[in-house]
Amino acid sequence: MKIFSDKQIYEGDKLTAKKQNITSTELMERAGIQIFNWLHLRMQGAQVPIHVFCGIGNNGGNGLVVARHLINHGYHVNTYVVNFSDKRTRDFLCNYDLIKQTTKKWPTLIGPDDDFPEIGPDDIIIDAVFGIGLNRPADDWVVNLFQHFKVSKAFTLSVDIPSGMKTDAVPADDNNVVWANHTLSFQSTKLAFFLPDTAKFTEQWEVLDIGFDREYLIKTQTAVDLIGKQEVLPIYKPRDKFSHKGTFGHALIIGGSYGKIGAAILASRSALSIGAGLVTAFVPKCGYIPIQSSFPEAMIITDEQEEWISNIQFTITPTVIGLGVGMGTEKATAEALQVFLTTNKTPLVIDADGINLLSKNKDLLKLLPQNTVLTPHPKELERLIGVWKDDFDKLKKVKAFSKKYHLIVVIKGAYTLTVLEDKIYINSTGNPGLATAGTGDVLTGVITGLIAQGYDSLAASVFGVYLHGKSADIAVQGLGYEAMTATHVIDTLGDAYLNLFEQPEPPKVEAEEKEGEKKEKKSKTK
Ligand SMILES: NC(=O)C1=CN([C@@H]2O[C@H](COP(=O)(O)OP(=O)(O)OC[C@H]3O[C@@H](n4cnc5c(N)ncnc54)[C@H](OP(=O)(O)O)[C@@H]3O)[C@@H](O)[C@H]2O)[C@@H](O)CC1
Ligand SMILES: [K+]
Repeated sequence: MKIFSDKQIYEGDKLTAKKQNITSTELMERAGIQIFNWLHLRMQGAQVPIHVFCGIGNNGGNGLVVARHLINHGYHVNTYVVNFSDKRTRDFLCNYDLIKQTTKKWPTLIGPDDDFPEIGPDDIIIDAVFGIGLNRPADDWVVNLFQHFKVSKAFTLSVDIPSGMKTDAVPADDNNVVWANHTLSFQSTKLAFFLPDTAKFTEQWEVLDIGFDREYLIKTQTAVDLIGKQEVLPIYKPRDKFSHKGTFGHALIIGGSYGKIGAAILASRSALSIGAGLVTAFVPKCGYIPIQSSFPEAMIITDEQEEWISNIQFTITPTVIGLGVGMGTEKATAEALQVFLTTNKTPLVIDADGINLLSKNKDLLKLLPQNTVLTPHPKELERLIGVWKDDFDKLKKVKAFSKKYHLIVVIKGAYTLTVLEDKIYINSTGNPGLATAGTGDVLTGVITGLIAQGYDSLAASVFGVYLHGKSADIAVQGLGYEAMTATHVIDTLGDAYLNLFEQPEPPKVEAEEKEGEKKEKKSKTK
């Protein structure tokens, strides 16, 4: 799913009205009806007090449309206009008149000196105070109103975006924003819903399709994409009947040290399970027996040192190298990495201590082949790019870093983000069960194994992160978050692939009808 910027939403809004030959007021009606339908479907006429708080812009206009339809359907509605400015928009004013025509009185105006209305904990708040037009901090009294919402404990439904929240910045104070239970976002979700600093402002979100011009939606390139099944399906490369193991490349995993050979095993097993034709592990001598005995499919090259890697030399010709898992940061290993990078031309995926060694000697970054994939967790990222002020600053720094060195950065987190220059891909799979030892090694193996079989580094990163998360989502179903381990995530990688082609289950009624038809046919043929 494309995530449009505010500017693109305004552009799409204008273009849609023009191409569909409708007024912006009609588009506002369409958007408002979508929200009304969402509520009506769930509330079925229940007489719960609904407090609709509208600003004076188009977000407020959306709120007025919802309020009018709720009133027309017999709901118990209180409509307020939060009068923070005189600059009411045209479409707001249109709907302001329409609601007056419906109720025969104007909505209640709330200004800086007015008392706020009483809101019960079982009431519903519709928050249409500010939308994406917020361009400065809200006045103190408006912030106090937001606090009033929060203290009431009423279910809060935000229109488009929680009021006070920006799509591209972290608020100076958490209290400046409405804390929503649910947000109904128009046409596209928002990057801020996926970043730890700002995701907390809405417990859940949903996108409402307000019928933007299809051509605009298809043709417009966005700086951020949300990656789900629809986005990865076109990436998948079906296998040719006459293919053989050589077709799917040779992945070399370089890593492991005394006490951390498991990391190399996890990455190597993942590379093979995701479909690499051949996998070789390059490990210190102490890794030979554990790998041979636990993972017979792998080939092994050992370093001359017993406990750490000291000299990265091999005679094989790998398609791709995954480097760094469990590797340690011994001086000899750092030197070996430097020597290796000066001559290496093979595509790389670098994780863990591989990243830590690069952070200690940033000159090495220039030696990395173009589109090398780095997969840092937050602490490793900080060592690499320095501290950041907030999540948006982090993204700015990662983009600059990616551009400077021509690298792909996979920022691991609740929503893993893959960054290549100015483009961000947000992954939608995965769960808190992944916060366990070794899952990062599995991801390294997965991305390496995908590059081995011919996926380019960007496709392998985006697809790999998706499959890794999906595999965890499948594994966790039988285990729960606590018991799931990295090995379980490897074991269900095949199911993650199969899931790509699973049809959604038909609605139950339809399935039962079909079953009934089958039985009827059978009895007729008897
Ligand atoms: N066709 C449709 O129906 C569609 C409707 N959409 C809906 O429109 C919404 C955007 O509407 P919007 O541009 O009118 O801005 P909105 O957020 O309502 O703010 C109103 C105005 O307030 C002002 N202002 C800003 N900050 C302020 C502050 N701190 N304190 C005081 N004033 C402040 C600022 O004006 P200024 O004073 O700067 O001139 C701003 O313009 C969007 O979120 C969605 O709900 C779209 O999704 C597309 C389809
Ligand atoms: K809002």
